[in-house]
Order: sequence, then structure tokens, then C-alpha cells
Amino acid sequence: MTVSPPRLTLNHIQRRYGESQQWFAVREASLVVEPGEFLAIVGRSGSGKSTLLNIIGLLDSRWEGSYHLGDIDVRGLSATQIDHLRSTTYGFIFQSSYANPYESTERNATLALAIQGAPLREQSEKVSRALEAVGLDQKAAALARSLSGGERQRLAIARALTTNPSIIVADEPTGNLDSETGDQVMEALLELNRQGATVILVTHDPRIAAYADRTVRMADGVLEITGAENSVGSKLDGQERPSLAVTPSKERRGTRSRRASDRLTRAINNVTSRPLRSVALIAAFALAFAGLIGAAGIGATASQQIAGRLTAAARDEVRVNVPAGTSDEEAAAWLDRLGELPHVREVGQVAPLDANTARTSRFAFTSASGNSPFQGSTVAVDSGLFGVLDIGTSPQSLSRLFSSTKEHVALVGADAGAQLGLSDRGGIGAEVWVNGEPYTVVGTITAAPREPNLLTSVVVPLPPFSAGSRQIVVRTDPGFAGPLASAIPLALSPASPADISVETAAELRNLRVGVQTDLNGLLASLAIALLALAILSGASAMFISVQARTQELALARAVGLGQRGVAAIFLWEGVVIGLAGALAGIAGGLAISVAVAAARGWTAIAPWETIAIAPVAGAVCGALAAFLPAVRAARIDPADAIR
Ligand SMILES: Nc1ncnc2c1ncn2[C@@H]1O[C@H](COP(=O)(O)OP(=O)(O)OP(=O)(O)O)[C@@H](O)[C@H]1O
Repeated sequence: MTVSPPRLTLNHIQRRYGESQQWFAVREASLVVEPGEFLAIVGRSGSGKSTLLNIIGLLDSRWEGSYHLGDIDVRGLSATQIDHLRSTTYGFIFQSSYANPYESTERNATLALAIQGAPLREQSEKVSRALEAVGLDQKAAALARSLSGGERQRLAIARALTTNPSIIVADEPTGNLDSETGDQVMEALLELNRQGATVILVTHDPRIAAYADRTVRMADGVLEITGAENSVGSKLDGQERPSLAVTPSKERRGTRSRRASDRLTRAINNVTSRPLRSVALIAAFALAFAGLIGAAGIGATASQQIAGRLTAAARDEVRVNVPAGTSDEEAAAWLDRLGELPHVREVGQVAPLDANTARTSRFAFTSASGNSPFQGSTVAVDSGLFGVLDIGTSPQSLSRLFSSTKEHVALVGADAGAQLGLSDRGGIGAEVWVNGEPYTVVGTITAAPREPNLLTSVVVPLPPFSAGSRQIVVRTDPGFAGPLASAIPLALSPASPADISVETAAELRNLRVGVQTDLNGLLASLAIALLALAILSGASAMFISVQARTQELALARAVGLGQRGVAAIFLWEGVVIGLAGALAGIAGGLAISVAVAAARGWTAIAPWETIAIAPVAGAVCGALAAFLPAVRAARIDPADAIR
């Protein structure tokens, strides 16, 4: 025993319960417990023994009267000072000797020392000694759930021994044990008393009370003390009695970081020791993050794909809108003039036909029932467009058939043949009907990197369809799209250049940025909704677990863990779960975006910014989910919860 116990002086202590506080569980109790005394409090069930013991053990603070520990008035102490005193001066042994079933005997016995933040070596030495003292050294590594009732009670004594408490508070420590095991436990308590500790014991068993120096009796909340019984005098008279340290001392009580690391370890242990609950919680966060990362990945991949096409087009493509009513001859003159401009490589024309003009179908409308109109687009082009837009055909070199021969030929996009009911070979030689006239299919469009919708279109020669909107597409030397876009209106119409409308893909790029911003906004709202859902489900699961862990938390509070410490353990649990969920979600989300990209033949782009933020977001969301459960856990009253 390193610190001598203080004298305990209780005067007119009262504890009331009930809505209007009119029910007295303890009434006008006055008691002096001398240092080193072994006191038994006996009485019938419900007489108020445990209530008084909880007040003596500083587990309950809602009492009236006065209570001094040596010279210290307990009323004047802060909650933190009381936590500290419980941790350093008191040892608790309860009837329901709670042990965390998922932790080893050794780890359970370390609880009080770890909460103090004692150095690891000191923890291990003191725990080994304590387990040896109660005969549990052989069971150090066994999980607490495998211990018998008697062994669990001895574990509780070992846990109380580790901090060298000067006051032992024991509530029915032998209540659940057979008489032989009960005697062993009492021998252990006697030994502690012989070494100088004050022992205060509650029992209803006279045989157990006989171990004590003095017995007081509770009856209906009233403490009955005969004059002779009131004090036995201190066994420690003459010994040095240092004053109690009520304020946590950093030197003795370990560093803040060691305590923090103990809370983190405890939180990780709580997560890993209940795998089913944890997996369900982590899965909720993982789903949210997989959705977020997957959507961001697919967005980035698709955006890269579009950006690639637009960047290429922006460098060397200019489109001139030909006004309606322009004749074929005028258009041809424009083509010639544009073809002669410096840095122009090729020119071509394209005219999307509206569905009413084209009325494209496989058969003539009158000829067959079941002849449904073609759903894809119909486009008229001239021979120049093939070179301008890098259009590939099968067989090759079909573009010459489109050079103003006015022949009724058609090309079918690679993805349009099936819709038209053409054979696998592209339907060469078959007829399709456009604007009421038959066109012979001469081949298939196999590639159209700059105008992918041609792959789902029927393409016919331009001259027969001069009506409607038409564009001249100019392919320039790389990098000359911008300058030519400025020069072309003047070249075509020196008198009124403003009448000529010109487009470059650079404008589309701006549009893309706008669309991307909208898409990102949409993704962000989706992610927030998913995360809110994960936080809610996490919070409700943790709330339920606070309920299930009341005793564990109450014991930790009893041996000195402050309210902030309890909250910290829960917040850490939330952080660990959120982080694990985010990491699993990153893996899942990447797998989704890679699979989608592979299915489309794209190169997958990882959304690095989102991936970098995800773990932090996971930790924050986990902590948010744990916040209310942590507050609730911190509010657990050890005096109520431990009974
Ligand atoms: N939190 C509480 N709320 C309301 N009443 C309480 C509360 N705690 C204790 N009581 C009441 O105070 C009285 C004394 O309870 P206490 O547990 O101190 O008795 P005890 O002598 O220790 O009984 P036992 O030997 O059965 O444990 C009982 O009537 C009990 O119902």
C-alpha cells in the first residue's frame, strides 16, 4: 500500500428518489470510517445499503448532507476531480462483476490502469501481479466470457488491486458465489485490509459480515449505529498519512497521448470484437462511398472521352451554317472559296434531315404492313465530308459515289443495320426508302470518330436534299480553327460578314464545362443523400449499442473514466467505422467505374480528388454518426447503471 487511506466522515447524508423527491432511500445517515478499517454494512433488501455505498464510493453525487475525505469536502470537488479520485483512491468490486466478454482477462484487468494512462510496462507488471494474487495468472489470455462466476469475481478484485486503491468499496462481492469461493474472495479482501486499505462492504449475509472489524445496519434508509460501534479507531495511527491528490497530475498519471491511444485501441477493439454489427455498419458507409466514387469515376471517364473528341475538333474544325434558301450553286461557290483559303485542308457539307422530310424506312410505305419508320437519323453528306470527318466505310473508297452524281445510293451506319432489318453483311444491294424513293445500300459506315451519331444513321448524297439547314465543315491545319473562324465571314461575305454564322468546337467545350458543373452538382447532392443515410443508420445502430453496453461503460466510469473519455471512445469508434467504410467504398467504386469503362471500351479514369477526400469524409461522417450516441453514453450514471 503506497498511499494511506483518508478518514471518511459522513454527516446527515440523505438520498431521495421519486418525481417530487419525497422518497428517502437514505435518511440522515452519519458515519465515520477510520483509515484502514474493515466495515460491513448489513440490512434487508431495499434498506438502502447500495445507495449509501454508491455515495461513499463517489459514484452518486445527488445527495444532501456533508461528506469529507480526510480534510477534503467532497461537495467542493469538480466532476473531473471526482473521476480522478475514483481512479486513484478507490477500488470497486460489484456483485454483478461485469467484465467485457470480448476482451481477455488480462485486458479486462488493465482497465483502471489504462484509464489512468499508466505506462504500458507498469500496466503489464501490475496486472500480472494482481492476477497472480487472485490465482488467475493461468487465465490471463482467456477471453472473459470463458471465466466462471467465481473467476470473474476474482478478476474484479484483481482489477481493483492494480491501482493500489486505499479504499475498497465492495457491493455483495460474494453474492453469486458458493461459500467456498466466497471465502476465497473474502480472504483476498482481508489481505488487502491487512496491507492498509480501508474496506467497506455491503452484504446481507451475517457470515460474510463476520469478516469485518465493525458492522453497521441499514433499516428503511436509516443507518443504525450503536455508540460502541461508531468507531474502532484507526489501525494506521502513527503511520504517515499523505494528503489526497484530488487534481490529476500529468507526471503520475501518464501522458494525454497515452490515454488517447488507449481510447483509440479500445474503440478499435470494440469494432473488431463485434464483427457482425461492425460489418453491417461499415457496409452502410461503404455503399454510400462506392456510389460516390463510382459515379465520380464514370463521370471523369466519360468526360475525358468527350474532352478528347472536343479538343481534337477544337484545334482543326470550323462549321459554317449555310442560310436556308441558299441554292446548290451558291453553296458550291462557298465551298470553292473556302477551299482556297490558306490553312484549309478539306471542306465538306452535311445536312441532317428532319424525320418528316426523310421518312426513312426499310420498305416503301404503301408496300408492306408492319413497315415501321426508321428511328435513327437520316443525314445527307457530300463526298468531301468523308475526308473532313475521317469517316471510314466498308467497302472502302465509297465517297466518290457521293460526288454530285445524283445517284440513289445510301450508306448505313454500323449500328443502324439491325434496326432497319438489314442482313449481317450490311445489307449491300438492299433498298431503303428515303423521302418516298428507293436508295440502294452500297456499304456500311464503320468509323466516325468526329461525328459518332453517323454510326446510327442512314447517309445519302447531299445534292438531292438541298433544302433545310446545312453546314459546311472546314478542316484546317491543326491550331488554325480559331483564326479561320474569324476570317471566314469576311471571306464569304465582305459586305455583311455578320450574316455568316460560324461555329467551332471550342464553344462546345465551354458547353461541356457547364454540363460537367451541373453533373458534379447532381453527383454531390446524390452523395450527400447517400452519406446522410449512412450517418442515420450508423447513428441508430450505435444508439442501440450504447444500451447494450451500459454496464461496460458504467464500470469504466466507476474506475475513473470521465464523461469526455466515454464520449471519445464512441467518437473513435465512429471514426474507425467511417474510415473503414470509406476505404471499402473506394475499392468498390473503382471496381464499378473500371467495369463500366471496360464494357464501353473506354480507358477508366480514377477520380483522384474524390478518392483523396473520401477517407477524411468517412472519418468525419463516422464521427457525426457517433456524436449523439457518444453524448448519450457519456451521460450514463454509473450509480444507476451498475446496480
Ligand atoms: N435509481 C433509483 N430510482 C428509484 N428508486 C431507487 C433507485 N435506486 C434505488 N432506489 C430505491 O431505493 C431503495 C434502496 O435501494 P438499495 O439498492 O440501496 O437497497 P439495498 O439495501 O442495497 O437492497 P439489496 O440488498 O436488495 O441490493 C430501494 O427501495 C430502491 O428501490
